[in-house]
Amino acid sequence: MLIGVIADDFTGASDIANTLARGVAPDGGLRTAQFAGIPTDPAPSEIEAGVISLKSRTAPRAAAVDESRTALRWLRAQGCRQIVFKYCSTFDSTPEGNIGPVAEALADELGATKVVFCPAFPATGRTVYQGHLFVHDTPLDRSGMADHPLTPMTDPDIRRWLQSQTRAAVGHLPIDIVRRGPSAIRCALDAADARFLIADAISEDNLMDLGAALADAPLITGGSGIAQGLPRHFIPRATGRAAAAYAGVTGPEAILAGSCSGATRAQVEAHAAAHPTLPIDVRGVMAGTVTVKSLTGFFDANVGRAPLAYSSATPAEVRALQAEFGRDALAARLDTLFAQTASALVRSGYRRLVVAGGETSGAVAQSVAATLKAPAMTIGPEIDPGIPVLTVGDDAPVALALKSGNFGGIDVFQKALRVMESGHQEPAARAARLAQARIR
Ligand SMILES: Nc1ncnc2c1ncn2[C@@H]1O[C@H](COP(=O)(O)OP(=O)(O)O)[C@@H](O)[C@H]1O
Ligand SMILES: O=C(O)[C@@H](O)C(=O)COP(=O)(O)O
Repeated sequence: MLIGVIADDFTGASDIANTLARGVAPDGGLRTAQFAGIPTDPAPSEIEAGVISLKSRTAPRAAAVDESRTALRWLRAQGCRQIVFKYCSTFDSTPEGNIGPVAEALADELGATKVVFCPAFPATGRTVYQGHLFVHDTPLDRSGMADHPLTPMTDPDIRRWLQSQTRAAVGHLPIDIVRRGPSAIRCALDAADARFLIADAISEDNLMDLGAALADAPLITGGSGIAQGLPRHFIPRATGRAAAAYAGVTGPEAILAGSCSGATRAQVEAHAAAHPTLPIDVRGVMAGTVTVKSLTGFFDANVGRAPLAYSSATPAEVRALQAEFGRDALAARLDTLFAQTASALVRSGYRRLVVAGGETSGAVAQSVAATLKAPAMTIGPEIDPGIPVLTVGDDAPVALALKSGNFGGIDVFQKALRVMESGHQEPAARAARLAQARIR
């Protein structure tokens, strides 16, 4: 294995696994596997990029640091020469949160003296300018992210946000340096007093230049965008460049949505206009009257019609429910419901699962991987930017789409089921991007 990624959630892991598997023309990508949690066995020898999916974004700090260190040790034991710590393109974390401490622990273990932080992902509208994070034309704190149920992002200045999480000095690599290209970036890094540097990036060219400047860096941190320029450093040594063949998966389907983002709520609403849809009564879940059986019964009655069950709710509803039941208890209960429902569906022969939401996807993917006793997922065609089809299991594989709450076009659920079946990427990435811009 040449490059290893530690991703702090599962949707983020599939996003960066997609980037590494695809690479950039004309080089192409690396043979990539996404792992549900930290594997215990060695990776198959043909894997060139290994992406470990953790559920550490919202975990207690000590647990996030411990798990990330263990993941690092496994990746190094597989031979990885470069490590990427992948977090969200909207820098999801709390002021006491995990990005700083995890990066510090990884940097210490790798002996990294300068570490770049760059969540920019221009294909989905995330850019970093003057150390501030934007979602399309809107500063992060006004993009809807301030209402996130677990990681409300209330400050667009990610230098300040990161500094609140770490003892390391946080500096800035401004756009006028990034624009001057790889050698200027390297000089600025060498000259910087700060150990951690937030890098501005407003275009894919900026990310490619950062990638080139960081070719020999032991540790890089960022969103999936920062990985675009990485496969080409390894291609001459890589054994294979093509994304794994994907044959298409047919069979019963279910869509589960736990994200409360504006994008997911709009996608749910659009899907509900033409498909069977079950709004999950969250108070019923907490009272034990809405159960796994309620959800599987709904799916079984609607197989073939792209059924969707969702807990997604408005910020006001989320606030009311959190006040009544407690934020963590609620999140844990919903994760468990989605996880158990997914494994019941897979056991009864469902073959296509689409999931919206990072925490929700983590719960579902872990339980599907455990049910199928298959921790490694392979990367198939891309549905919309940052959302690949994943396959789990060897005999009768299950196709999974783990959709970040904020990603995807307005028709992403239906499209995911179609692409899983056909195996063909649809030429609508541009249209999807436009839809994504509108629904925020
Ligand atoms: N109706 C609801 N009320 C309160 N919390 C909810 C509700 N529905 C989902 N949640 C919680 O909100 C969080 C959404 O996070 P996540 O799944 O990561 O989505 P995103 O990708 O938008 O970040 C989860 O922890 C989920 O359990
Ligand atoms: O970088 C991103 O935006 C995604 O890869 C990601 O991390 C998604 O997280 P959620 O929005 O919590 O699904």
